[in-house]
Order: sequence, then structure tokens, then C-alpha cells
Amino acid sequence: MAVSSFRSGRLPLFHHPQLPNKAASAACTTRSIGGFKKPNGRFSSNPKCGRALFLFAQYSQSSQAQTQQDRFSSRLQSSLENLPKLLEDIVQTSISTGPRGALRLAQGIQAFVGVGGEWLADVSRSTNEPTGIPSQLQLGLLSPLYLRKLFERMGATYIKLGQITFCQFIASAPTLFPPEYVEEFQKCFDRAPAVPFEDIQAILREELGRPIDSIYEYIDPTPIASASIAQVHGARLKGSQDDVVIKVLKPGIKDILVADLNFIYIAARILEFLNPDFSRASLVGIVKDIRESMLEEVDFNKEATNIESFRRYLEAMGLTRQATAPRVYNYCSTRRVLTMERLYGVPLTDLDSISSLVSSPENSLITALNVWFGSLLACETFHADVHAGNLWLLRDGRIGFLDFGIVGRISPKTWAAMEVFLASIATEEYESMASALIEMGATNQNIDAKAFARDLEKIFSSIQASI
Ligand SMILES: Nc1ncnc2c1ncn2[C@@H]1O[C@H](COP(=O)(O)OP(=O)(O)OP(=O)(O)O)[C@@H](O)[C@H]1O
Repeated sequence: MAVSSFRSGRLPLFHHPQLPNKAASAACTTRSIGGFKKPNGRFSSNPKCGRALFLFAQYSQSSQAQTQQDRFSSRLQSSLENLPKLLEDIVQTSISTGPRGALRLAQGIQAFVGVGGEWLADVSRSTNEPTGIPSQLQLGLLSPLYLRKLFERMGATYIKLGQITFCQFIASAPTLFPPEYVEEFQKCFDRAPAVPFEDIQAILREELGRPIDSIYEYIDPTPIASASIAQVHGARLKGSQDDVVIKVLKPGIKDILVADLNFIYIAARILEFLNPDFSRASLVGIVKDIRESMLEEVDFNKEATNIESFRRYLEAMGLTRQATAPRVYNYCSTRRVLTMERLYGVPLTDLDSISSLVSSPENSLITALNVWFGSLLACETFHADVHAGNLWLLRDGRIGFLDFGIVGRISPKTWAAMEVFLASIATEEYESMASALIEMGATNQNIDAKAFARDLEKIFSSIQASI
């Protein structure tokens, strides 16, 4: 049976160990002697079969030991081959991180010690109570509360990672995860210490290159939101008197992201090196993808381009009465400052407020999903950060899409392959299914397409048989 490995964790990984040759031939021998299984599935007491079974067991044991030994030595060999590349990668990543790496390490230790101290204090308090130490505390820093606190103290990267891994992944499949974690990590949204308004003003002056009051009539010093990466202030434009929001990149955030993500990348590389099983889940590939998209998020020129492309899609598809994204004011936007139309509405998850705005909240949700799905097909990029805080029902009943920092792209080639894949499921054409998956990049390169197709057929047949 061929081994078919999927890449990047995009699709489940199928792994079928090959029956060792020796054992396979022993099994054939036993069958040719007279078969070692009765029709009822029990082993026969036939002495010939007993002998065959004994031989088979011997073969299996020796070949298993040999296979383990083979596997160990081939792992060792590939580890030795990969070692120079790993070291080179560590050195290069450390050089590109520079002194900010050491600084972040110190901050990380500080965060760890801080939250650890809080946990210790809580434990010592609860030891005096008659009910004893609550189960929450017994998990140490892995308990939902302290883990969330640790993520928050570690700053932007970890808050963002907390949002991506917990709020989006866990919250999208809440039944799979303990509710305490789901509830706790939902608090990761839009909660980060605010940057003082004077610092925000200094950034605006530096970025816009002219006096702030020549552009804005006023800026509200109290932020609307202080999120992990940016701080958002309400404002009014001079002249047009349009209500806007100013999204300002928090100072030093890019350095923090680079240092943290490089550290996480090195950790993933080392983990994969020490345990190659992690490479099947494409740990390093996933970390690289996250690093790339998070670093794109700190360039608001890119976000402005993404918003404009989404607005063009809405126009082209005649969807402007159903949905919108904030208009960008390019003359007062830069890489670190994004001035955009202020939307007024409520997050789509706020059912009470939604019900007061529209008679059928379900329709609003369906519209949001349809518009979003349409953008997968018809827009150059699609919103890839669709969480509760980023989808709003506006006062006029339209759906407002916010925060285009993280977007995805599906190439026409991938779409074509996806169509073939979906059709092949219906027609049960496993060779087309295999080549579509290979085309989509779901497998390792140099895969035997025919063997892969056979594996797929077996898997799908067993699924069908179990239904
Ligand atoms: N155009 C807008 N109109 C009104 N409010 C806005 C607008 N843009 C952003 N906000 C407010 O600011 C918050 C944070 O904005 P945004 O999500 O763009 O920042 P972010 O740093 O990417 O946040 P996160 O890290 O949570 O993804 C939003 O949840 C919303 O409350």
C-alpha cells in the first residue's frame, strides 16, 4: 500500500504502513499451507496451521524489530543530513531578529514570572479555605484563566495567536474543546493595554507629515478599541465633516512580531527536527504561513488595498445594498495609519441588539455568509479574519465587513482543481480525485498518483461501508 502524505495540515493525513515483505511472504506461506484462520475468525488448531502461525509470528517479530531498527537508522541518517540546514536556519533567523530577540526573551520570562506569581498567590490564598484548592488552580499555568493572562502579558503576537488558534479554531468548533477555554479565550478580542493618546498624536504627526488639525476637525482621545496590533480612535475630517476612525499601528509592534514569530519558527524547526512526526502535520509550514500573514497585517497600505478590492467586488456584483466595507481616505493613510469611514452597527454575534435592528437576524447572517462566499470566487483576495468582532450589522441593515489585515487568495489553478475534486467525489473517479488533490498542493511532491488514487478509493469505500 502506498504512503500518501498531505502537506500543510490542509487535509487529513493518510498514512498506511507497508506490510513488511518478509511478513507478507510468511503470511502467504501460512495461507498456502492450509490457512490459519477459520471462517468464524478463530485460529485453527490444525498442527500445520499452528506451525505456520509460529513461523509467521517469528517472521513478524524479527521483521518488526528490523523495521524499527531500519526506521531508527533512517531517521538518524536524515537528522544528520538535516542538521547543517537547521543550524544555518537558526543562525540566519537569529541574525535577522537581532538584539530585539534578547529583549523579547527577557519580556517573556518577566510575563511568565508575573503570571506564575499571581497563580502562587491565588493557590496560597485558597489553601486556607475549607473547600481546598479549586480544580481551576490545580492545572497551574495551563488553566484557562492563567493561560489567557500569560498570552495577554506576552503581548501582541500571543494575543493574536490566541485569537487565531483559540478564538477562531476553538470557537468555531466549541463542542470539541472544554467550554472554560472557549469562554476565556473569547476575551482575547480587542483587549490590550491602550497606548497613551500623546504617543498616538506623535505617530500621526510623523506619518502624515503635517499638523493633525489641518486634517481632522477633532480626534476622540479615548480609543474605540485598543486591539493587539492597532489602536482605533473616532475622529471627524476637516472640510467634509465625515465621521471616520483612525487605526494607528502601535509603536514597536513590528519588532515584537518579528522577534516572537522568529522565535516560534525556530522552536517549530527544532521540534520538527527532534520529532519528524511533526512534519506530517506541517508544523513549520503552518508557523511560516502565520508569520507571513501576521507580518502583512502591520502594513496598512496592504489593508487599504484589500478593503478597496473588496469594495470593488461589492460594486461589480451589485451587492452594495447588502454589504459594505469602510471607504479608505488615502490622503490621510500611510503604512502605520489608516483613516477610514466610520461604520455604526453591532457585531453579528450580539443577538439582542441585532433583533432590535432587523426582524430576521438569520437573513442577515445568511447575507453575510453569501457575500463572503462570493468573495472567495470573485474577489482577488478574501477576508480571512472573519470573527465575531469583524462582522457587523449596520444601522441601515447592511452587513459591514471590518479589518482586512489578514486576507487569503485562492488561485484560479486551485479553484479549477477544487471543482474537479468536488466532481470526482460525486462520480467516484479516484484518479481525478488524486490528481486534483496533487494539483491543489495537498500532498508531498513526487507522489505516485495511481497508488494515491487506490488509497483514496480504499478510504472512501471504508467510509461508505461504515455509513
Ligand atoms: N471602520 C470602522 N468603523 C467603526 N469601528 C471600527 C472601524 N474599524 C475598526 N473599528 C473598531 O475597532 C476595532 C478594532 O479594529 P480592527 O479589528 O480593524 O483592529 P485589529 O488591530 O486588526 O484588531 P484585532 O487584533 O482584534 O483583529 C473593531 O473591532 C471595531 O470596534
